[in-house]
Amino acid sequence: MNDDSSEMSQIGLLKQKLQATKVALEEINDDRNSKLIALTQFITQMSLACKGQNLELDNKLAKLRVNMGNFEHLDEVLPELPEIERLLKSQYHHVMGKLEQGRSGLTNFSRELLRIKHIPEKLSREISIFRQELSKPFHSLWDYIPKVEQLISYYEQALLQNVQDEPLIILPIHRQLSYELAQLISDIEFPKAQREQVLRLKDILASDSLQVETLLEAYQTILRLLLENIAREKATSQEFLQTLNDALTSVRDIVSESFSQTQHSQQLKQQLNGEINNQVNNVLNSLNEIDEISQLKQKVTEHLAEIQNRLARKEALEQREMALLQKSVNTLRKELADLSAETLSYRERLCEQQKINQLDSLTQLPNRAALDERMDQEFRRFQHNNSTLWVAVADIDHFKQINDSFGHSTGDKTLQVIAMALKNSLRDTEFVARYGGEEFVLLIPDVSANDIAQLLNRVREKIKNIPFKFKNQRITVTLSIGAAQVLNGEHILDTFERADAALYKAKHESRDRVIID
Ligand SMILES: Nc1nc2c(ncn2[C@@H]2O[C@H](COP(=O)(O)OP(=O)(O)OP(=O)(O)O)[C@@H](O)[C@H]2O)c(=O)[nH]1
Repeated sequence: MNDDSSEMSQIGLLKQKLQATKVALEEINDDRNSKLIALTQFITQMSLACKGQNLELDNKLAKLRVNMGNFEHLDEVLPELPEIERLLKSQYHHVMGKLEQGRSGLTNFSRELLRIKHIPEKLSREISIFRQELSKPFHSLWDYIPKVEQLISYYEQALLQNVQDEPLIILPIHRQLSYELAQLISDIEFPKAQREQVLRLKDILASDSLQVETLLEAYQTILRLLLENIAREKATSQEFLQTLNDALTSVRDIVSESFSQTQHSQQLKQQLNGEINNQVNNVLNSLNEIDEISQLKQKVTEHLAEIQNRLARKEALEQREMALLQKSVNTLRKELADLSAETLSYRERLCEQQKINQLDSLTQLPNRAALDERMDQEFRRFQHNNSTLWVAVADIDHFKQINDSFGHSTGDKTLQVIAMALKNSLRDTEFVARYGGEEFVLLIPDVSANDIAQLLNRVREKIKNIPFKFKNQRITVTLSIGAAQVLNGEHILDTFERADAALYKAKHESRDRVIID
């Protein structure tokens, strides 16, 4: 009786241990799931961060993200990782390939330079040495930029030599080039730090005393500024791609390592489970085969000791597995946090850049690209709501006279003041963009045909009343405005044409007036 109850309690103990093992296994599964969730978040962040760099890479990461969502198919995800790593590397190699093309371009250009007539011997020797240096490959953009600058300086020296040989006089073509360069740099959005320099250049290009040398210098400066900007952008992208590549490699290593460890402990556990089952069968066999109670007790005790031993090994194995899982989850979390921070700062830069690209650098009003986008939006809203929408084109009258009489930078300041006044005279739902030169486009929704003339005349009067004072002279600056309402069935670009034609009429009917088509 006593033996029976001890046997029962041992079997009870055994059941408890088996139950504890089951719970431990479930905990491991939970931990594994939390690791996979962290990994999925990581891949999501990374896929968003990489977006736009390379379409194939975008698709691969999106696919990877979907597959990661299904925990049961982790082993299907692993073969994708080397391909993604390959794409990141190939993007890097693409940049390096471009550098190589740049190097061969410089080599060709320097050869052309040597063919220029009357090139001084000293300069020709320097260019030859420079060409020898060009035979070494570039490792980064920072190898490339100084070479471009150096070559521009050789070019300048060669040209100046020719100018000294045969003095160049400023021809109409030079004036035309200078006008076109000024227009071109008005359309390019330069970073804040470069704007002062660009404005000075515009003054020089508009000046009556323009020289061929100054025109060349202006080209050289603009080229240098653009190269600096390109180099800065490329360096940032390269750095970011490298960080992503490193992070991905380390994630791949962690996942592979933890996957092979999990497989290994799975095998060990299966082996231990088999041994425990054998021992339980042994206990059952002993119960069936041995009648003598003391012999039976001894056998069962031996089998139970074996079972205990296997359970202890299994528990130690599970603890080690859990510790390893915890460690890789922590490492993944850290990688994720680092990459999130990196992605955030990169995204902020992109947003900043996007904002800059939509603003006119002189007036800080939305530019033509922003106008196109807003026209689209307003037109869709108009079609959807069946509301009213007006397009107005405003142009400063006799603006050329301001430039001619008081200088280009006074003209620029006038444009800035008028832009600000236009913006301030509109409601939040209304929109004004600098269309180009001294021309602005307004989009005005939800105003009736009765009210539009009054609204636009108020804007016109507001500009007229700005107390401009140039060289102690009180100047009145006026606007001519043409406007048209978007008609049902009409495209907004056709409305724009009608508004522009109305402006043309306003200009020819004495200016300083509003004409509604
Ligand atoms: N200062 C400055 N001038 C500019 C800018 N963009 C265009 N302009 C000048 O604006 C002037 C426009 O002249 P026109 O097209 O003849 O027009 P207008 O003198 O305003 O005469 P109407 O429009 O007929 O009243 C030109 O002299 C351009 O050089 C700019 O960004 N800054």
